[in-house]
Amino acid sequence: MGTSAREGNRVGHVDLAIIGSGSGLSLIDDDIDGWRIALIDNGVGPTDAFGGTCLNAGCIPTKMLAMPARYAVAPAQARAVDVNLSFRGADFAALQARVFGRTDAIAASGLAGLVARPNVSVLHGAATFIDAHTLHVAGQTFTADRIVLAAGSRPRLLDAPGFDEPYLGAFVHTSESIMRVPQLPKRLIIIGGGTEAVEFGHIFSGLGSQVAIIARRDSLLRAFDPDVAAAVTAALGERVVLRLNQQATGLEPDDDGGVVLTTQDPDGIEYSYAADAVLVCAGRIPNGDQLHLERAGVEVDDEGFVRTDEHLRTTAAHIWALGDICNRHMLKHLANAQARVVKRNLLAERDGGALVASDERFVPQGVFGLPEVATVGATAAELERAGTPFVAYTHKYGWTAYGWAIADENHFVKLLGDPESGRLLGAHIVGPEATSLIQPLIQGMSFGQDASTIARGQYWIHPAPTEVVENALLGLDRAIAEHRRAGEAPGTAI
Ligand SMILES: Cc1cc2nc3c(=O)[nH]c(=O)nc-3n(C[C@H](O)[C@H](O)[C@H](O)COP(=O)(O)OP(=O)(O)OC[C@H]3O[C@@H](n4cnc5c(N)ncnc54)[C@H](O)[C@@H]3O)c2cc1C
Ligand SMILES: NC(=O)c1ccc[n+]([C@@H]2O[C@H](COP(=O)([O-])OP(=O)(O)OC[C@H]3O[C@@H](n4cnc5c(N)ncnc54)[C@H](O)[C@@H]3O)[C@@H](O)[C@H]2O)c1
Repeated sequence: MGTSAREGNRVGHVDLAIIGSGSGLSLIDDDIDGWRIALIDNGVGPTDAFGGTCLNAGCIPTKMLAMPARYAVAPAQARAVDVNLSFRGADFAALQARVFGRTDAIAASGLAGLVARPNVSVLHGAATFIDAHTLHVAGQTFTADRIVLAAGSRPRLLDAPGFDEPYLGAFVHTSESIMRVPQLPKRLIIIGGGTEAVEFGHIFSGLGSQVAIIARRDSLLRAFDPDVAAAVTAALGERVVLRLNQQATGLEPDDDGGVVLTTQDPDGIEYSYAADAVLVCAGRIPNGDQLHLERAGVEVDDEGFVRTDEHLRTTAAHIWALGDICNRHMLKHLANAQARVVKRNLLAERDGGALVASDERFVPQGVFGLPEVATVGATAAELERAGTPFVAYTHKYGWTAYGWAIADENHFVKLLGDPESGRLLGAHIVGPEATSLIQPLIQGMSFGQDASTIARGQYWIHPAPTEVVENALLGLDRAIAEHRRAGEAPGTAI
């Protein structure tokens, strides 16, 4: 992170201490410049970067790399519409320079902007609680009237032989280091089958690495709708070596300067894979366990997430939380929204206003691989488990004019609706522009509109990609009407 604003200065006492410079940073603006504030951060990744995960090692750099990787796959897509293209490779060093040239500059200007604020002290180091109002950071202790926990999460490492051997450390990566490797790995193994594995699988196979994904379950994206998971597993399986139902059992050096990963399947059969780099994408751990929260009376749940009420107040009345440290979604748009809630509630307490609640009814997620995925609300499996009646309808891109234009065969919009109200319970899209196409559905769910109202209460541009969403809504509406007429059993898929 470099130098901090008042490194060496004694902070003494502040009105507000914020632990974490990711989404926590957005709390600091002119509205609270009457407060003395301490912002504490211990940096992200090998460059010890200021500004949190999204900017330095998460959403932004991955998406800036995912986009170029799409061009690498363009020849196959172009062939489907009778155009011949070829991919001749990517300049990985130039790409890295462009991506991190931008994000590093934003991190630096964010820090400089903060330093320029006379009421703010920036402390570089890991904060821990001494007691409910006292924090220890980088050799000093100070007290705070109010504290915001915005310390995020960290990558989960693998507990298998070899992974913690220092002499193999240069081969083992997480999301915090892989995007800054000095050269594109010729052979990359990715361990895990979630969002990171899918996005990095797309990025590195697109840019020219030979990628093997080793997942311990029977598909990628297991937490997503099963049709979505199956579509992504099939599509990425054509671009990488995909090995499902295998658990990593060890890592060793090999004779040609690389490493060998050993795995085992459920029948105990062993496999081995050679690589130049191994990327662990095994989920993330909330950072509350590193703060001595028990000294402050802040409780965590059984998975280590800080407990909050709907106003994002923790079990200690003067301590608030936001972002990955307290929510299972671990998504930036939710962390940002939670920061807005905490900010308003801090001001409400100061000024005597009413507290606001965090609205987490419909938190969407995008996965920026190829194909793109977007999801909001419940999956069919979740509704079945909860015994919630629903009607499902799936509309393919290929049944619309845009789908004909791109000769699409495999992509779709799947909607789950409430047979009584006609409202959406879940929406799941796999295909081009999925993360944009889903927005009218998020909007309809958030504002309580039924499928028919979303479809027929507005125009849809013809022949734009959005027509697949319009047609999916109309199809769901018809399916619900048929379901009501027939008195069918809930859960009927059309
Ligand atoms: C590879 C990757 C891709 C992602 N892509 C997306 C995406 O496309 N869309 C999306 O919505 N989300 C995405 N995410 C998730 C998103 O990055 C996180 O949800 C978001 O950044 C969390 O913000 P936060 O403020 O809670 O934590 P962070 O941004 O991680 O900030 C926490 C800060 O606290 C600091 N800290 C931790 N412990 C301490 C301590 N004890 N003392 C002082 N400082 C401390 C950390 O160094 C860090 O700077 C991605 C994540 C990863 C890893
Ligand atoms: N586009 C996005 O929104 C985006 C992109 C990347 C990451 N993220 C966020 O970052 C977080 C981390 O991503 P992720 O993909 O690592 O987590 P994830 O929870 O999506 O997937 C974790 C994967 O690791 C596997 N796994 C867990 N422990 C393992 C072990 N011991 N051995 C082998 N495999 C193991 C799981 O089976 C699963 O496939 C996510 O919660 C996500 O919200 C979001």
